[in-house]
Amino acid sequence: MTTVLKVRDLCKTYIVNKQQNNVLKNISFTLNEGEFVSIMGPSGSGKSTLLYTVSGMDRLTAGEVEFDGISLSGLSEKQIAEVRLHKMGFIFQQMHMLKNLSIYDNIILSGFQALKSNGNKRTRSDVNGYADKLMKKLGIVETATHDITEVSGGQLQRACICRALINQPKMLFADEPTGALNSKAAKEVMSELCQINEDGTTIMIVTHDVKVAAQSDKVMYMVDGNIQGELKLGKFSDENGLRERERSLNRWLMDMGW
Ligand SMILES: Nc1ncnc2c1ncn2[C@@H]1O[C@H](COP(=O)(O)OP(=O)(O)OP(=O)(O)O)[C@@H](O)[C@H]1O
Repeated sequence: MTTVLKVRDLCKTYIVNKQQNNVLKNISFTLNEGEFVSIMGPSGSGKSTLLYTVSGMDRLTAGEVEFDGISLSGLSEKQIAEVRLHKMGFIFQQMHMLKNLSIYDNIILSGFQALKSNGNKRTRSDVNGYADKLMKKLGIVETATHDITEVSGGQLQRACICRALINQPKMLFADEPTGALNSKAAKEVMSELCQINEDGTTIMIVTHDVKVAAQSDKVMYMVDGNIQGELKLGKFSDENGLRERERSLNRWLMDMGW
């Protein structure tokens, strides 16, 4: 198995008003290619901070993060931005879609940005073709020319997934990908994420939703900046088996103090 993400003794400290807040405390774990992991835990336990530091969105205070064999701490901001652009996809809670661009233009933007990098083999028409393919796959072709305020929450989130996938990332990071969605849209988004994972993309998400986490391969439970436990659920394949997975996850979460 190939390791995609290796995290060793990761610490993150914020200093606010001269007060030191040790948000992540010596966290270590590895993720293999094709894994789908959910991070759960109480509010303020450090889940989003973990997601941001291991993905190079935020700097670590101590420790080491190795992504696809590259140590992120040894890279400059510009080099980290390149790694993010080419190898990582992001789905955020606040979506971060640009208001003055159509859905389609939002999706292709980072695809075109990546064309400027050295060694790039894609063309503009490759990016356009891939955007069309992704939008078709996620069922949002008809929204292409719409403004981001002219689509439903579920469509917007699916557009975010297309945008995150435009550069065919090795790994997808998502912070509450279904947080703002109704249950039907959440189900659609999760089914897309499972499909993307089945196609080989490694996924790490932060979620409070047991139904969402029950569809991942494993769940890591954070308390006060530490990973308190890990539950291996195995690959999710059968919608009928979801109830049972939810039940065992709920039992485990209760043991964890959820
Ligand atoms: N940019 C920042 N500057 C200072 N402190 C921060 C920053 N980001 C997060 N924190 C602090 O780090 C701690 C963990 O926050 P984080 O958002 O990682 O928790 P979380 O587990 O994701 O919470 P939630 O479930 O509520 O989203 C909190 O005490 C928060 O105030």
